[in-house]
Amino acid sequence: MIVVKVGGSAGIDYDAVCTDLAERWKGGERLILVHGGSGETNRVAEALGHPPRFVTSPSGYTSRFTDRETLEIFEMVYCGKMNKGIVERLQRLGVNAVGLSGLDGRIFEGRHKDSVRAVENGKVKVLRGDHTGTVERVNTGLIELLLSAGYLPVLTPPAASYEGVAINVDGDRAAAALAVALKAEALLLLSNVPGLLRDYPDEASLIREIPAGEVEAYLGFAQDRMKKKVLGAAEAVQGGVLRVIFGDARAGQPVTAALMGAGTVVS
Ligand SMILES: Nc1ncnc2c1ncn2[C@@H]1O[C@H](COP(=O)(O)OP(=O)(O)OP(=O)(O)O)[C@@H](O)[C@H]1O
Repeated sequence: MIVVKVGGSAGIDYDAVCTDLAERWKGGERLILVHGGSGETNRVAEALGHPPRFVTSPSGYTSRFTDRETLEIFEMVYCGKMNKGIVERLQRLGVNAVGLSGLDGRIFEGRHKDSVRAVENGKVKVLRGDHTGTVERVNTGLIELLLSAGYLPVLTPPAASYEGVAINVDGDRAAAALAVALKAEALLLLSNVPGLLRDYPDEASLIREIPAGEVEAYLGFAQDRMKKKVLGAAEAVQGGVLRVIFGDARAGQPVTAALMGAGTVVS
């Protein structure tokens, strides 16, 4: 089993990702696709007059402040436009894909964090009304049902809180939790960069290999949102996933290239 997570930042070639996935799926490989949608969510939020607000925690992690209106815009884009766009591409390629959010069937479950600590103008503030959380539990029943019936699951945040409230969760860490729960042999985190860069944004500074036991030591190279990918990779390998690859989804055969070792390989 391979879990592929494709991001939602500008420049990602979804046709390339889906074509590559479809070929591998038809060749008999068992796959699950998880996707993001941050770039498009920012555009739609601006257009709807509710611009995105990103907050940075005292420990340096950046996240989207998700009030109820933001959550609804997030769902429109992630579960609507992005998810159905990917499912449609796969269907056109002859793959019977099914798109679901983590809320459906409680595939992704976690605790609802209603407040977030954020550094603003040098001061730590507590912001309330946040609909975020972290995936703590993956309920694989529905996924296994779909896979055994020949469907390719296409998953996206949000997740369900334990009280059944939709919560915005990080897609990379959700994919990592899924890979652990399904005992996947590989987790691919594909985005609009060649991999983890030692000196971002210099693409020539690609880090080729990271030993599984040393992932956290590489957190320092990742800025803002890349940190969550590195954290997700650490969680996946600690949970028994043999290989995590940060790969490039901008062109070519992103899945095949990553599985052949292009990008940053954590093992
Ligand atoms: N050291 C680094 N190496 C590579 N990219 C980095 C680094 N530091 C920061 N980045 C940034 O991290 C981004 C990838 O994270 P981001 O969460 O935006 O991607 P995504 O997975 O495509 O999006 P989504 O949240 O929609 O799933 C890159 O586009 C890059 O700008």
